[in-house]
Amino acid sequence: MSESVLSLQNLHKHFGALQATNDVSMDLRQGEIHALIGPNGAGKSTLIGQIAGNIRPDKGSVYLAGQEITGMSIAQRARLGLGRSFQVSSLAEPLSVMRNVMMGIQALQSHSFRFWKPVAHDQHLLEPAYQALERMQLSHRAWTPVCELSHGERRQVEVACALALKPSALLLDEPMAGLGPEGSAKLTELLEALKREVPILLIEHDMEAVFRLADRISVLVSGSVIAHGDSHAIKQDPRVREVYLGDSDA
Ligand SMILES: Nc1ncnc2c1ncn2[C@@H]1O[C@H](COP(=O)(O)OP(=O)(O)OP(=O)(O)O)[C@@H](O)[C@H]1O
Repeated sequence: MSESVLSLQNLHKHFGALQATNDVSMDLRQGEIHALIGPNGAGKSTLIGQIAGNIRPDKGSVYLAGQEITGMSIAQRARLGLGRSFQVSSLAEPLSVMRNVMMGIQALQSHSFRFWKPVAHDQHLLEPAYQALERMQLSHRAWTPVCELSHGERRQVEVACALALKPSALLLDEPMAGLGPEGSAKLTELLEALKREVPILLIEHDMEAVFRLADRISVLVSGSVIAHGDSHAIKQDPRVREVYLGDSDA
């Protein structure tokens, strides 16, 4: 079995009387895509928040590459190699693709003098940004303003922003949201190739993409993992068919 890069151990989180995360344990291994699926309100965002650092668990632990990160800030986790993309785009529309990616790297660097240096001339930012754009097949759009990109290309930029920080694990929160079949197929192809370099925890409602991409799938319902396995096992699981996929076409 490959090495675990990210490990969640017995995470609990409640909001008042609601148990949004109920004793969740799972891991992300080198070279894989592990998809987390579940119906609306299942607790996926709450779980992602506990991994990323914007939600503090009531109980339980999160480890990245063997190091406990449960009490760390979002920035500390990012510096240690936790990359993420967001459900809602945070790109600066009038700025070029390259500037957006470079600013993402710059935001994590602690040397304040860098803020006085023109971002476009900083090799420390330019090289990793360019590499990340190449990885997402977007280097030809490097100097195009984000506002001129298609929706699918914006999603590729968002993943490039996370990749430019050279993460050891990547959290992708609904990367296919709002994409048409073409954009979704393109991103699926890119992510399939990317997992060999960085393992991906994928939160996604597009089941076609999930079944194509995921090596393992965990199904979250009412804050608990009710099933875990590969695509075939998840499609066959009677609990999943009943509560999530619908009994007729799972
Ligand atoms: N800050 C909060 N305060 C109170 N309740 C919350 C809070 N955040 C989430 N919840 C509740 O926790 C439950 C899980 O929500 P969460 O957003 O994690 O689900 P989700 O699986 O991400 O849903 P979706 O697929 O719709 O994004 C929901 O019932 C939600 O209303």
